[in-house]
Amino acid sequence: MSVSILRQLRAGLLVVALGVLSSAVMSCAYHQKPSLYQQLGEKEGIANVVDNLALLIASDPMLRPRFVDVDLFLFRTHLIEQLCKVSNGPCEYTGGSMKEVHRGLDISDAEFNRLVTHLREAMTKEQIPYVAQNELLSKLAPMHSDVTYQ
Ligand code: HEM
Repeated sequence: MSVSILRQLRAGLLVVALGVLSSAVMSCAYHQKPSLYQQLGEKEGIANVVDNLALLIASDPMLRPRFVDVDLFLFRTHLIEQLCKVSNGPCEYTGGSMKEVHRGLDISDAEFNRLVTHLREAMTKEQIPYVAQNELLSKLAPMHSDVTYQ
């Protein structure tokens, strides 16, 4: 085989290898894991979760009395913003700090756990994957000390 044919073969192999490599990189980009915000269904999915949660709270004798005098429209708006922000969505949270907002309410661990159970159910209803549910809840868990016994 002449040197020039060998060179052409080598060049051809290089082109094929680069093609395989670039398609592997492209397919990786296409199969990137969706972000938590995307898995929550973005703004619309989060709004649905918050609406489901509000219904569950409203039908729960343990939690309902807590929200009797609350401006539910504002609560909804702020909770949507907050869940959007903690899941790294494109939102600003315009509500008060968790410590300020829950100060004086003396919320117990049992109430906190009940709300978390409802939030999980609210997400399950929206068919949010279990792993994404855990990811969101793990971002809210550190708020426990600001929300309870304040
Ligand atoms: C991780 C758990 C919780 C999160 C992330 C959370 C988040 C929020 C947010 C974003 C607001 C609205 C803040 C504002 O409007 O400035 C709020 C208000 C409120 N939350 Fe929570 N909350 C949690 C747990 C609880 C629990 C367990 C209770 C009671 C059982 C509760 C009772 C209230 C009440 C009564 C308000 C209205 C306060 C007011 O407007 O004066 N929260 N919460």
